[in-house]
Amino acid sequence: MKRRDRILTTEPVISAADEKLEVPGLRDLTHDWLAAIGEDPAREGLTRTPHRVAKAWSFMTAGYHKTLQDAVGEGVFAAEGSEMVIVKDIEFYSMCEHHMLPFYGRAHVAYIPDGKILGLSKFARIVDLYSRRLQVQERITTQIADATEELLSPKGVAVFMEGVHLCMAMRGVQKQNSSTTTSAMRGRFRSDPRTRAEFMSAVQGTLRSR
Ligand SMILES: Nc1nc2c(ncn2[C@@H]2O[C@H](COP(=O)(O)OP(=O)(O)OP(=O)(O)O)[C@@H](O)[C@H]2O)c(=O)[nH]1
Ligand SMILES: [Zn+2]
Repeated sequence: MKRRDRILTTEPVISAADEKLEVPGLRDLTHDWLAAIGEDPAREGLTRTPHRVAKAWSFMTAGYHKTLQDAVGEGVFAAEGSEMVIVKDIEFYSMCEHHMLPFYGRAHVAYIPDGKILGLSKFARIVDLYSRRLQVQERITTQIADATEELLSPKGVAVFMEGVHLCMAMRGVQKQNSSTTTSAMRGRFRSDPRTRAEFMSAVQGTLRSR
């Protein structure tokens, strides 16, 4: 058998550990998707692609299988003080629910404590929890604000997100330079313009201008 024929007829070797990282069924669906777009799923460069895609998508949608409690663990602490806490520039990567194409950017989260604080890394975990699903940016923004309220019952919460949507850049209106900002303001951030202005001046500056 010539080398090329051998490659075409051999199933890719995938370890059991790697297989566990895949949502069942995604590999076969990817195989069919490749055929549907006119590809040959058996050609050399594609033999492991269904496995890679299944693994990647399982990671990128892991948020469906986790709860807020999984994300924050024991990260809530009792604490005095009521000064604004801002966690800026949390990268997020999500996929739009309309086209299943990526959108990505930065999230900024602030809150004013009322007896409870959250470990800082947990904000990044909360952002990942809601980003790793099919989403719209508005919903991620609201969910981060809701989660912070639920965990801390703070005096106020603010979430500001800046995102670039590939479904608007690669296709559709094809606007490569547009970005989208969304926000959720609760409690003191909603009722007090100075608090909101302090937050916004700390975080504003569009993704594109950096
Ligand atoms: N509000 C919101 N819209 C989004 C988000 N991500 C993608 N979209 C938009 O979802 C819309 C889907 O519009 P449709 O008209 O149903 O789909 P379409 O025909 O593919 O639209 P075009 O993208 O204009 O070609 C588009 O306007 C997208 O830009 C998001 O996070 N929030
Ligand atoms: Zn889209």
